[in-house]
Amino acid sequence: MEKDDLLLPKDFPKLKNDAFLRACQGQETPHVPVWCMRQAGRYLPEFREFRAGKDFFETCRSPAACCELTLQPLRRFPFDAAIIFSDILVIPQAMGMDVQMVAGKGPTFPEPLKEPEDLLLLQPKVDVNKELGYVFKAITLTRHKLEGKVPLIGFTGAPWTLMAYMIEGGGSTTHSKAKRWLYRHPEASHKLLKMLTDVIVEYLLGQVAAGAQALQVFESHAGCLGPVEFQEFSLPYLRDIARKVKDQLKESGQNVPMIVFAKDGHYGLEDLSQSHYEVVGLDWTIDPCSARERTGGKVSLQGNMDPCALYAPKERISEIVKKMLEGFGTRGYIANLGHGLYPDMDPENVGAFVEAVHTHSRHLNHK
Ligand SMILES: Cc1c2[nH]c(c1CCC(=O)O)Cc1[nH]c(c(CCC(=O)O)c1C)Cc1[nH]c(c(CCC(=O)O)c1C)Cc1[nH]c(c(C)c1CCC(=O)O)C2
Repeated sequence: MEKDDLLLPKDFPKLKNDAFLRACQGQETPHVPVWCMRQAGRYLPEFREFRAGKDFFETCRSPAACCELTLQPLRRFPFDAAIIFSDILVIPQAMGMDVQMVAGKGPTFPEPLKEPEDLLLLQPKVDVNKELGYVFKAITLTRHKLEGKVPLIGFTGAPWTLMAYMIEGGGSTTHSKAKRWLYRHPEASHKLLKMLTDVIVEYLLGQVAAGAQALQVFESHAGCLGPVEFQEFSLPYLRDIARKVKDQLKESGQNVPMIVFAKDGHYGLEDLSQSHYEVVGLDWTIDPCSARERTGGKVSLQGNMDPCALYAPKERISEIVKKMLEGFGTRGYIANLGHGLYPDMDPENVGAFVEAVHTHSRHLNHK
């Protein structure tokens, strides 16, 4: 056994930069904190080199590899938070489904769920420590190795997004197979969403016990639902997750900020701002000022520069960031992209984005 495997989730190094955690709680910060979705990813040559020839989910199962990949972007850029390298699809795996990462195609389930009877094939009670303990170990190790530089974010996929993958068997433009279940098998859909919610709650609590200092819930497929379906099949479960996680944490006197990111779900913005999450993440299709108005100062906001703006020259990135900061204001705000970084993006421009957030927000704070 390696020495690192013996690290326990206690005696973590003291946190040096708490700007991200303070912004989650709506408190003042010297600068606007910034991180990027998919900051550990293929746009970094060192990431491609490290991942070369290794299976994606094997990598996810190695705490040392996850730790290294999480730390890579922080060696280059002064991000204000780290997000643990893992994937949302480890949950369907823990429930007994086979998931492969196929190069050029993305995640693939050889045997997706087809009909409600298939729910019987899923593990009815998942022991998260046994099935997902490797993620917890990765979090504990990374929290130690971060040396208190910035806080560590844990994450999960939301029930509807995971359900969509489990039925589609991979990426999809229409999500028509998964949506077919919502219209044709609403009861079985709720049963599956409930099963996922139960695992997710335990999984997030395990991440906090292991050392996660904030939690993000990715509802990446909110956009293919309409407002009515969102109200029935997404929102109640998102609320349940936050409420249950918070209730449990409160019992042990802990307070860990939670972020909900429902991509393309702007119709749900008012509801999302009243769903027990401290932070609502936004994609780039919402204007900062109207997002503030619609959430009425109830929550902190995170987002939302179009990732493709990183293809612009650095001066233009700086202007776009300045406008975004003026729109959101510098309080209760975490700068990020409206979705993840793409593999062909130039790391230098990511650096320019981070620098522009820090510089312009310090300036705005002193006006
Ligand atoms: C939908 C989703 C997935 N995974 C995730 C989501 C939700 C966020 C979103 O909406 O994008 C979440 C995720 N996946 C990954 C992270 C790590 C942390 C980080 O953001 O840096 C996070 C937070 C690593 C990863 N997960 C994946 C990569 C790239 C593949 C690789 O490293 O080989 C990374 C860095 C693979 C993955 N995993 C998934 C997809 C669609 C892909 C891309 C497949 C492709 O483009 O070929 C499922």
